[in-house]
Order: sequence, then C-alpha cells, then structure tokens
Amino acid sequence: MSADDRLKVVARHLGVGKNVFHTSIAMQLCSSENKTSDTAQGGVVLPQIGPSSDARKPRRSKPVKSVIPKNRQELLKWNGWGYKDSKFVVENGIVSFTGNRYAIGNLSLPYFTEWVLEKFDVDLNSGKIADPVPKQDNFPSPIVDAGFLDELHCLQISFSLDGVDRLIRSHGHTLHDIFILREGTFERIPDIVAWPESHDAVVNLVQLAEKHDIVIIPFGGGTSVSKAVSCPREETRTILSLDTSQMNRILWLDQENLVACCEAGIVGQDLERELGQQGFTSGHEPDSYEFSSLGGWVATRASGMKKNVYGNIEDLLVHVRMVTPSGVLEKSCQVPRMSCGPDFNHVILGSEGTLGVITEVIIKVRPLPQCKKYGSIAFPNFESGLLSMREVAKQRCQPASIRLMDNEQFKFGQSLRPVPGYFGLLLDGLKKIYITKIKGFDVNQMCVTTLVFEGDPKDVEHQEKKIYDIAAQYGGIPAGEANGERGYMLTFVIAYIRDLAMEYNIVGESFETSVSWDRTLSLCNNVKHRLKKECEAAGIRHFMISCRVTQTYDVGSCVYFYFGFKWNGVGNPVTTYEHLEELARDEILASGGSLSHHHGVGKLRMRWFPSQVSKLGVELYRATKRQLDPKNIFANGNISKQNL
Ligand SMILES: Cc1cc2nc3c(=O)[nH]c(=O)nc-3n(C[C@H](O)[C@H](O)[C@H](O)COP(=O)(O)OP(=O)(O)OC[C@H]3O[C@@H](n4cnc5c(N)ncnc54)[C@H](O)[C@@H]3O)c2cc1C
Repeated sequence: MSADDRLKVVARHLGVGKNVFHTSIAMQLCSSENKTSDTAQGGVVLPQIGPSSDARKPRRSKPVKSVIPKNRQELLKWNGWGYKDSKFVVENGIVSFTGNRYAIGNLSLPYFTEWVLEKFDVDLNSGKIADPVPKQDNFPSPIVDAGFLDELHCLQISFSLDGVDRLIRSHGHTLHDIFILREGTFERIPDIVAWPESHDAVVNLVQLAEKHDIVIIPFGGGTSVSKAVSCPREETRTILSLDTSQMNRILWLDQENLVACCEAGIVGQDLERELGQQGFTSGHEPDSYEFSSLGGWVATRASGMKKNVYGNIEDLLVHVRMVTPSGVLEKSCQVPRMSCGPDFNHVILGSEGTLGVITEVIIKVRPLPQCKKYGSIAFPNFESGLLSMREVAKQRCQPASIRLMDNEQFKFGQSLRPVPGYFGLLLDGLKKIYITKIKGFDVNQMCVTTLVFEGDPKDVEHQEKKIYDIAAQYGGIPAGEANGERGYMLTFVIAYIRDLAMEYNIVGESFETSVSWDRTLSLCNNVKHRLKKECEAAGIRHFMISCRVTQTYDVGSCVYFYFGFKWNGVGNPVTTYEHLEELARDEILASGGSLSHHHGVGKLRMRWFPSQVSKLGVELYRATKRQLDPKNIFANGNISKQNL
C-alpha cells in the first residue's frame, strides 16, 4: 500500500474530511518511510543568490492570528465579495446593509434605493439569488500524481483535495469570476491546495513541483481583478494552488532602521493591527487591504490610498525573497539604495506569480501618525477640481490621500446615506442652500475632493491651510470633515454593491489607468463618451459610467472608472461587459493612458502588453522567465503568452 493509500485509510479512521490531509497524520507516516527520495524531509537546498540579508536578527516563530481563518469559507463569501455577514439586501423594497463591521451596517438606505430605481429601473421585488455552493460530487476530480502526493506528505506541508477549497482558490474578483461562481462552472480549477508555513517549506515545494512537473499558482488574498489567479483552461498538468496565508509571521521589527521583515502571506488588516500594537504602521492601504496580502501587493505592484505619505509598494519595499525553480532570488544586504546594475527587486515586483513565490518581504515602517484628519472640498465642476489637484501636485503638498470624484460618483455617494443629515452631508439643509443658492453650484455638475491628512499636528494644520487656499483659487469650498471620512469609509463598502446588483441583472466593475496631467481631463471625457456611445449602440438604456482621480504624481494622475449596466437580456452579459471594457481600454490607450496603474496585467489585459513594453521588452521578460523557470512551473499564463 502506498503512503497515499495508507494516509487515506488513516484519515478515514480519524474522521478527517474526505480529501483533506493534515501534517500531523502525514508526519506519523513519513517518519516510518524509507526516505530514499532526494526531496524527502527537508528537500534539496536550492542555490541561494547571496546569503539571507537578515541572518543576524532573531526571528519570531509565532504566526500572527489572522482575522481570516485557514478555512476561508467560514468567514468569507464563497461567491461574492468580503465577509459573509456584510452585504446589501432588499427588505420590503428598501435596500439596507447588514452586519456591524462598517459604519452603514444595519441601516436602511432609502436614498440609495431611490438612486437604484432611477438609474437602472429595476423591480426590487424580483431579485435572483445565486446558486448554492456546489455539492462535492459536482467538482472535477483532481488530477494528482500519487508519487507527488507521497512526497508532499513527507514535506510536512498541509494540503487539501477538497472541491470547495479548490474552487475558492480558482478565481479572483473580476465580474467574469463572480458571474461564473453564481451561474456557471469554471473550466479548470486547481487540483490541489497546499499551505506551506515558511520560506523553507516553499523551497521544498517548488523543488518537488519541478521534479514532478506540477504547475504552481501562488494565491495570496485572492483579490486579483485581472484573472491572475485563475487556471489556464488548456493546462493538462496538475495545478497546485499555493496558499500563502499560513506564512504570516512578522519575523522581526527593527525600530532603529524602521523596517519590518514579514512573511508574504500576511494580509493588510493583520499587518496593520500587529504593527499598530507596537506603535508603527506600513501606511500601505489599498482598498482591498482587509483581504489582500503583502506578497500579492509585491506581485502586482499595488498602490495604497495613502501613497503620498508612505509610497507605493515599490517605495516601501527594501528587500524581498522569491523562490524560483532555479534558486532563491534576493539581494545580499538590506540597504536604502544600491548602484549595482539593474535592480532585481523590480523583476520580482509585478511578476504576478509567473516567476516564483515571494516568501519574505522587508518593508519600511513609520511610527503611527500623531494626527489623522479627514477633509473634503466641493468644486463647481470636475475641471476645476482637477486643476486644483494638479496645482497641489505641482506644489508637492499632497496630503496622505487626495481623491476627486466626478459628479456621477458624488451623487451616488450622497445616496448611500440612511437619513438626512446623518453624516453631516453636503446636500442637506443649510449646506445645500449655501452651495447651490449662494455659491451657485449646479448639483448636476459639482464634484467633491476627499482628503486624508496624517502626520504631526502642526504639519497637518499647515498642509490643510495650503490645500484649502489652493482649492479656493479654483472655486473650491471646504465641505467638512464628515464628508471626507464618509467618503473613505464608503471605499470599503462599495465593493459589496456588485453582489446585490447581480441579483437584478446589473453587471459592472471598475478599471483604472495612469495618465499625464495634460491628458487627464480628455482621457476621462473620451472614455465616458465612448462607453455612452457604445451602450447606446448596443441598445443598453440603463448604465452608469463615472470616474475619480485617486492618485497624484509630479507628472500625472491615476484615474479609476466605474462602469455598470442593466443587461437587456440579449447575449451573455459578461461577454457584453468584457467587450465594452475592451473598447474602453482601447480608448484609454488612445488617449495617452497606461494599461494599468496598479491592477496589473493578468490574463485580462495581456493582449495589450507588447504595445506597452515594446517587442524587445516582451523578449526580455520571456528570457527572464526562461532563466528562472525553465520548465514553466509557474504557468498561470499571466502577463505574456508563456510559449518559451
Ligand atoms: C475591491 C477591490 C479593491 C482593490 N483595490 C486596490 C487598490 O486600492 N490598490 C491596488 O493596488 N489593488 C487593488 N485591488 C486589486 C488587488 O487587491 C491587488 O492586486 C492585490 O495586490 C492582490 O493581492 P492578493 O494578496 O489578493 O493577491 P492574489 O489575488 O492572491 O494574487 C494576485 C497575483 O499575485 C500572485 N501572488 C500572490 N501572492 C504571491 C506570492 N506570495 N508570490 C508570488 N506571487 C504571488 C498571484 O499568483 C496572482 O498572479 C483591489 C481589488 C478589489 C477586489
């Protein structure tokens, strides 16, 4: 009887789930195995490019207790965004938000209900509930080689062949992913999920995969919006989803040099809580930070909302280790800067799981800010808001975050309130009279900038003054802290809306770009105009297209679009959406925008990759791939066709 068969028997005896094996059981068996395999227990030591830079520092061995359990489906939705207890629901014809995790929790939203009815003309009494989680028998049987399983048991890495475990790691959060979860079937899901608990375990696992020709897809928080974690449908080899969630220790915190060494699987909210308890912050806060991981941020070149103070992930990253089939890529020292040929950190940043597994990251940390303040400014129109933002960037006095919403988004944000005056809203009472009657703003033109200030109270005060002075030159009026705070709170809640929308045949999602200042306004207008025209041509009568400028730089901005429409019943709504988003992307590129500011390429935007980086750039990427992963073990198919 093979070790695999024996394990199954032992697992059954112990009452362990059909296909789930645990380290402790495996260990008992492997310890009695005759270990002749070169990968057994401890595995082959991969060549290391330079010694680990932090060899002198004592390392913490205790994992961080994550908010998100190893069995993710206990807490998170299996077919939608976020926590199971938090969602938009319709009760007696009125939309409300459940749970108490967010400020709009347990409140009914009559204005939002009105907005939905007006914008999309839906019948709120006829919602379409998604299919329940598939039964175990409905999952494709995993293709897993017994020899591989035998050796995996011996590596002390826990793994699962369970259908639901595999399904929830087969996708990210594109419209396509969620639609399939609700109404269809994925053509390919991983065959096995493994949870290594350390860098060394990953080294062993990668070596084993190389030996058995197994495909590895690294999985962090699964918040990808580029189809980056999905399995290529034509892949015939075994696909292993390498879930990094159990590698989540903060190995050390160096208060002198203000850096922390963390394992790559730690998710944003855990990282911030743990650092915060010691008086520090990384300051990296992408809108997905509750669920996305440090390794995922590096692998996708993520951008956080407070990048003006703390930097984007590439600014925060000091040192990184990536396990590839050819060895461990890392620098030999942990220094602020090096002039030592091309910077290989930048080979790892944005590699999207195609070159190896990021296992440990040393990031900058800062003491928690003494002062955090919100703010908002109303502008008569988008152009004036944008000019003001440009001036703020020119004078380099950006607060931690500055975001400009267009009129559509401003009105939508205003609708997400429970009762008049609840959050000191802009369009209520005296403020509305002041803004519209006295200042003459048109409610259908005006826009709002939201602000987050962080730092020393004196610096914040100075910055506030400077920004409100600049805004005044462009007709901007301070609109209060409550509006600003609410705007940022809504950032986290908005992601939940699509699940409700899909119950009423409304499909949509967001996409983003970066663009120079001189072309920002025209890009926003062109994309909106194009989508409006295309919707009309496709007979789509009810749609929303809006944008906001979310990041500012010396030379340009980042723009985020939200696009959704009520499906008219013709064709497949996702195919229609994807076609329209493709047209929007063409328009973005024609208007001088980039393929992506922070969502990455994945499989979704692969077709434009060569036009962004040149033919030679593609060849350079492929040569790197060949060098680091000659057998294409990391065959998730992202970035560029991997016909090596
Ligand atoms: C609601 C919402 C809001 C978002 N807001 C932002 C935002 O503000 N800013 C932003 O930048 N992005 C944002 N995103 C996109 C997404 O959260 C980021 O791309 C994030 O960095 C992905 O991290 P993850 O841990 O979820 O990675 P995953 O989705 O698990 O993986 C993404 C890619 O990285 C690879 N990968 C993951 N971990 C590793 C690892 N350890 N080693 C090697 N490869 C790895 C995967 O194979 C995959 O190719 C948002 C997404 C959603 C759904």
